[in-house]
Formats: sequence, C-alpha cells, structure tokens
Amino acid sequence: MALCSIFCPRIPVRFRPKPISPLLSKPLFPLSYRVYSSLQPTPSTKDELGSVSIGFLGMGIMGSPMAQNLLKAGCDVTVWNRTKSKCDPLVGLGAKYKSSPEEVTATCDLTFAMLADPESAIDVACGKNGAVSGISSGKGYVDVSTVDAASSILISKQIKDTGALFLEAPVSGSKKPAEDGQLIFLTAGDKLLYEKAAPFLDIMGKSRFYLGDVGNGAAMKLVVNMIMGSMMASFAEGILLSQKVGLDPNVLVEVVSQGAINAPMYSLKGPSMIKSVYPTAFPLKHQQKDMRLALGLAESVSQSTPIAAAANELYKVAKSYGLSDEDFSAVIEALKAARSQQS
Ligand SMILES: NC(=O)C1=CN([C@@H]2O[C@H](COP(=O)(O)OP(=O)(O)OC[C@H]3O[C@@H](n4cnc5c(N)ncnc54)[C@H](OP(=O)(O)O)[C@@H]3O)[C@@H](O)[C@H]2O)C=CC1
Ligand SMILES: O=CCCC(=O)O
Repeated sequence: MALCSIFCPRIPVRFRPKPISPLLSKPLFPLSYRVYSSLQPTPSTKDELGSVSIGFLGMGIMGSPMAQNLLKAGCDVTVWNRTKSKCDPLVGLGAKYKSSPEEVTATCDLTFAMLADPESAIDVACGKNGAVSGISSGKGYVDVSTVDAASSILISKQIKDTGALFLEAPVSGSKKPAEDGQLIFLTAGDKLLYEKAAPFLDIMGKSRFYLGDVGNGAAMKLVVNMIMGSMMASFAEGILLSQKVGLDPNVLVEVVSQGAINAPMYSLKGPSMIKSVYPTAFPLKHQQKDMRLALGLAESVSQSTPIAAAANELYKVAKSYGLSDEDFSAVIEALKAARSQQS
C-alpha cells in the first residue's frame, strides 16, 4: 500500500455518530485498519490481526485488562511485568511470557507499555534490559502510561534512535472501561505508527485522538486528570458539608446526578465515599502524581492553577495518611481528618 494513503483524510473519531450498541460501535476491523505500514501487508482478517506479534509491558490495574482484551480478540500477545506473578492469569489465557522488556521488544512487532509513572516508564524503556535494547527498525513502541511530556520525549528519542517508531497514547477511562474495551486514547508521535496501532487501540478503546507531536498526548492527559482531581476534591467537600448541615449525602448525590454538573464519576464513587470505602480503580498515588505533573506543566507556561494546587495538597495529605493504594476518592479522608482536628 502506498505510504501516501496514510495521510488520506477520514472522519475524525470524535465526529463519528454515537454508537448504537457496543458490537456495532467496535468493529474488529475498522476502516482505518486498511492503512497499515509500508513494511507489512495490510491486515484485514482476524488471522492477519493475529499475525502481528504484540508485546505488553506492565500488568497492573490497567495493563492486565488491556492485554486481556487483545488476547480475547485473537492477538498474539507476549507479556512482561516486574512482579512476574501478575503475568500468570494472562499466560493462563494464552499469552506468552518473556523475562525482560528487552526480550519482549526483540520478539514482538508492536509493544505497549502501561507503567506507573515517569520513573518506571523511563526505566522499563531505557534502563538495563529495557525495551530500547531489544527494539529495532520496522517495530513500534506505544507508551500508554500517564507521564509528563519531557519523559515521553526522552523515551521517544531513545526508541527512535534505534530506527523504531514511537507513539505516546495515555488513556482516559479507568479499570471498568479498560475491562470493557472502552478507553479513550490520547495519542501523539509517529503518524505511521498511529495508523499501524489503530486496530489494536480500537480493540482496547472506544475512541482515539491523534494530537500531533510527542508531548501533546501527555499534556492532554494531564489537563484532563487535573480537572478530574479537582472535581473529586470539590465533590468530597460537598459530601462532608451536606452531612455536617444535616442533609442526607445520598440525596446530594442524586440531586447532582440530575443536574448540569452531573458526571458519571459522582454516581459511581459517591455511594461508596459516603460509606467510607474506596475500592481501588484509580490509585490515589497516581492521581497525586498526575496533579503534580499537571502543576509542573502549568508552571512551565506560567498558567495560574490555584484550584488544582489546593486539591493537590489534599491528595498529598491523603497519601501521608497511608491511602496511596486506595482509590483516589479516598481524598475525602484528608478533609475528614482536617474537620476532626478543628472540632
Ligand atoms: N487505574 C486507572 O484508573 C488509570 C491509570 N492510568 C495510568 O496508567 C498507569 C498504570 O496505572 P495502573 O495500572 O492503575 O497502576 P498499577 O499501580 O496497578 O500498575 C503499575 C504498573 O507499573 C509497574 N511498575 C511500577 N514501578 C515499576 C518499576 N520501577 N519498574 C517496572 N515496573 C514498575 C507495576 O509493576 P508491579 O506489578 O511489579 O508493581 C505495574 O505493572 C499509570 O500511569 C496511571 O496513572 C491511566 C488511566 C486510568
Ligand atoms: O488516569 C485515570 C483516569 C481515570 C478516568 O478517566 O476515569
């Protein structure tokens, strides 16, 4: 297929009609699948999909279900995780296992990485026995971790120095959307790799945005999560205030859910927050990391973000209370402690 076809205009994902059913909304072989790479024929059948060997690094809350969806769709998946035991369920489902990121990229055409933070994303890509050591020209590396732009650019440079292609593709959506293949990919980097990875992104997600140069996907993700972190902190304040003035916080959640400020997050997390339980979907430590990185982004362009700065302090307090691995909705505990200290 001619390379120029990669740049043929097509309907941006965000302008596509709303899906009628999950099956209809997620065809296994979307139109974009026709555009693959200059190096390989265009896959168009399930067998051809399985002929691209996929690597997946990081079997955490997000990485495991994402890799599982690729397996379920018939992909040839090889997994690696720092803590090896987390690969066992995937191997049980048919995944192959390699003992280092280097071995994964050496054997796979296209490798995804879903790691905790900038430090781990850089180490897994660029460290000893890292992805860079095994990757080579004709292959691709897609980092779906949430990191800052500088870290992503560093990883991109090292991957591209080998002749391989790089795409950053952090995701919006949490544990359940990851399980349901309903993530939103915020991609940037090599356009050719974006097209090459598209059918696989479409297995794991419901939409994807291509945002241009490496760093733009990271920045978009951080802005989105900065908003989310502030929303959650504000919601936590509201729940506690409603209780303190004698209102039923469950009714507050219901009222919020019917109005213009409704967000699925409130109905999803509110009832458990009221019961002081925080089943982890998005770990609080990662939300605080994202607030910190978003504040750094804001500082780099002298943008004032006082609301996010205040919310970040609450996540830091919650972390100091040992709530790092709880869901980020546990930020409410930081406000409870402040309240009990005052009274
Ligand atoms: N959970 C969520 O709702 C969402 C999370 N994200 C982002 O996705 C990324 C992953 O999140 P999530 O799956 O929830 O996180 P988890 O904490 O569940 O998983 C983190 C992964 O990173 C690995 N890891 C951590 N430190 C290192 C290291 N030093 N070297 C090698 N591997 C390491 C962990 O390995 P090990 O098992 O050995 O600890 C694990 O595989 C984060 O960037 C997060 O911000 C994005 C959207 C939603
Ligand atoms: O980074 C985590 C995002 C969680 C979400 O989008 O629901």
